[in-house]
Amino acid sequence: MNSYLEANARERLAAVLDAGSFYEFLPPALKIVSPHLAQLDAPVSFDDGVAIGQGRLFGESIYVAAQEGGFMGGAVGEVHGAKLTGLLLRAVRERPFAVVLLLESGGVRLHEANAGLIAVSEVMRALLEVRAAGIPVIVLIGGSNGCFGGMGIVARCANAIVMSEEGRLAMSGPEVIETANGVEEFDSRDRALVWRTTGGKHRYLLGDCQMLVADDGAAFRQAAFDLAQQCHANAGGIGLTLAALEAEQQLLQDRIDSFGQTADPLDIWTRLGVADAARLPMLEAEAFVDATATLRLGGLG
Ligand SMILES: CCC(=O)SCCNC(=O)CCNC(=O)[C@H](O)C(C)(C)COP(=O)(O)OP(=O)(O)OC[C@H]1O[C@@H](n2cnc3c(N)ncnc32)[C@H](O)[C@@H]1OP(=O)(O)O
Repeated sequence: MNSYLEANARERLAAVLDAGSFYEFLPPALKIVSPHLAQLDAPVSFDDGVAIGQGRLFGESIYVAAQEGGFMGGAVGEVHGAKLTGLLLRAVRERPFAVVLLLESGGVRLHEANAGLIAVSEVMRALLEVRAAGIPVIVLIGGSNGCFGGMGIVARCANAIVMSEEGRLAMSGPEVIETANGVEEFDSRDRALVWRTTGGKHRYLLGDCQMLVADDGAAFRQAAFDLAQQCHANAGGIGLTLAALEAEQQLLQDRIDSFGQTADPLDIWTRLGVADAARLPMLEAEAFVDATATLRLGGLG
């Protein structure tokens, strides 16, 4: 087993794609760096924290991006965002089998403020154009920084999300919530609570992610392929329809109605019908899915 959590962006690409098939667009040798970080005298990275390109997945041609959590938590600046947007718009033209995004990000790069915000909104728009062109977008989340802020929204714009238990998906980070709303609202030092709330298992049960896998590059690879195939076979289509949006909205409303007063995910799991919810964090991914697959909310995006 190759830990996806412990791998860096390029190691993850190697684990997910067919061996030796990755061809990088705008590689680090071109040294396309953030102009904002340079102005702030902050360290830059020659790929601005994201590798983009094309490769093969079980023989199928795909477009792919991997964010590097080791550089500013994978946060999105102007260049980083422009690389993602360029990849997505090129996919609309070249029509690969799928676009697979290996996301690990603290969201908008705080150093780049408005430029980062605009960049993320452009990524969202481009992602929806890919879907509208009939190309599935699959997101993989299993890095230690999780997928937060604007990139959390980007992830939920995709057709499907694959997570490991170790992956996290949310809008505001734990410390941001605690700072804004107080420790009584959310104690960011309670790591078990943080993972129960934002981690892959909870996201799977709530319908925010469609597949939960072990922390293993090969498991992410297989899941990305299976979900892309399912999207192509899905009679509902890949593009975002009004009916799909309304169903998503209804899912959110139902969640607030059913669980809005609960204080801990354990209470939600119990209300979903999970027997002995406290044992769920201890289960391996496969056993967890066996125990909960019929109880979870949601479907394909
Ligand atoms: C739509 C608008 C937006 O997107 S605004 C941004 C909203 N984002 C958030 O609320 C998440 C902010 N970040 C966090 O909560 C945490 O850093 C997360 C991502 C949960 C990771 O936590 P943890 O595993 O404890 O690592 P850490 O906090 O030490 O972070 C690792 C390094 O990454 C950096 N980082 C993270 N997020 C950003 C960001 N948005 N902009 C710039 N840098 C970011 C951290 O500063 C940290 O850097 P360093 O290693 O201390 O140099």
